[in-house]
Amino acid sequence: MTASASNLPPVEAIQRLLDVITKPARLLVAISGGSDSTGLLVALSKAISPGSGVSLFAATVDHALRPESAEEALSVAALCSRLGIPHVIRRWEGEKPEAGLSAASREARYRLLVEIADEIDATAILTGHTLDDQAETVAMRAARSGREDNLGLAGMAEAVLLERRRWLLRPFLKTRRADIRAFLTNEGESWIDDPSNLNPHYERVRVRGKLATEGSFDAAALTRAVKRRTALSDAAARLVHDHVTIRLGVLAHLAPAGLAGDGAVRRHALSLLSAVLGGRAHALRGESTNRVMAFLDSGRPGRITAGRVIFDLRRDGLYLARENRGLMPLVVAPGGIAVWDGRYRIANGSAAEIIIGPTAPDREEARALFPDAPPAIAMRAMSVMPWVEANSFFFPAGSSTIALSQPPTAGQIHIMPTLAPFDRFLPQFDLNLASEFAVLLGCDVFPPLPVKDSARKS
Ligand SMILES: Nc1ncnc2c1ncn2[C@@H]1O[C@H](COP(=O)(O)OP(=O)(O)OP(=O)(O)O)[C@@H](O)[C@H]1O
Repeated sequence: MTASASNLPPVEAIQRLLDVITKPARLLVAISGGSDSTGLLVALSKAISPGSGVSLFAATVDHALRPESAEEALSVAALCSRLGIPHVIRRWEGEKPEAGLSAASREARYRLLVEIADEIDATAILTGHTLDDQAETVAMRAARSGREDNLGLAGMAEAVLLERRRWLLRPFLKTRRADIRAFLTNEGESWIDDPSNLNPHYERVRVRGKLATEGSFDAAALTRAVKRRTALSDAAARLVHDHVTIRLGVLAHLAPAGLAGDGAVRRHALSLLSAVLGGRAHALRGESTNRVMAFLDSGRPGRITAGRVIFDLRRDGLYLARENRGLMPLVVAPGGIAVWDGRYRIANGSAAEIIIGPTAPDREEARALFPDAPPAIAMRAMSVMPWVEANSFFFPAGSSTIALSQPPTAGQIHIMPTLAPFDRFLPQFDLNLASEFAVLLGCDVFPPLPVKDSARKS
């Protein structure tokens, strides 16, 4: 990787963060003990003075995958205590899958970090991802992606909203690992070398080796990709704002004016809108989106199904709703929380077991619920709404909080729509678009990015 003007030395990167973060700030540093996160913590602790309005906390996740991991976490605890920074260790207790172990440990790590951030009410979680990590990510996505728009080339976002409530920031994303190590050496600090960072079993490790020997990383291309990605998503947000309505959380309508204009923007908006309506964590895949776009471009009324969503093109616009298949009932124990069909989070605050499943459609009711839609579409939409059964007491559930009017047991049942593609992980690039969906579905609004002047208007 060649050096570039966009490389930020560690001390400068931290100063930039401290200049823009909203204060007072409690920063939760996710520290593995590796060079990058150790550099992050040490640089922050040096830069923060009493009275600056910024306080530091640190957390280490013990993935319990290697025998020495508990001891390593303790050595991080010792560093934090020397620096006077409160530190917690959380152990990943869950089952460890054989396949997809890296992804599962990342999921578990983020879940535990969000838990800790909730406990201390952190302004943001900080990680030590570097420009080297970014280059690897871009290289892996470039090799893998078959999508012609290749949005992955924008790499990791500098800010990501986790579980819809805690911002994670990556202040070292423009900083080289070698510079962080030089900084630590200069400070007389050491770090832990994780042996799995050398294990060629991992794709990232192989890509790292390749970049080190032959690669030069094009920082300008990355900047362009980030701009393109953000502009596309913001244009999609405007399209949704101006031309999409969603009724009762299940029936979306795209007005004819929204079917004209830039195809790439429409494609991006529809691939994510269908993931939201279909309760799927990922945007509609490339081939499926191609099929939908070809169908729409033909302009002929009709319908097709893709990603569990029916796209129904009529003269008055495009209707989209979850297809009426594979909607399995789900039992939620008293006090339990569960997600039904990837679309609704149900908190059963009652003392009785409840069952959530699809609504049996009724022509008259469907017409009343969706008065502006053609009758067949109204019936289809009604049949994918959630229906709750508690001790043989039935009631239809809309997309809001529902209190049992004659409950068989005391308590409440809360049904909240989810935003499947953004619920766990919302990169800053898609914030405006996700916010439009949140408004249309009646979800809670997202917390603002804890950075001054960050409001990016669509
Ligand atoms: N076990 C962990 N506990 C807390 N945070 C972690 C842990 N593992 C990774 N992180 C955070 O995620 C970032 C990226 O993870 P990655 O696996 O690339 O890092 P690493 O190689 O373990 O260590 P480092 O990035 O500190 O050199 C880290 O910089 C750190 O902020």
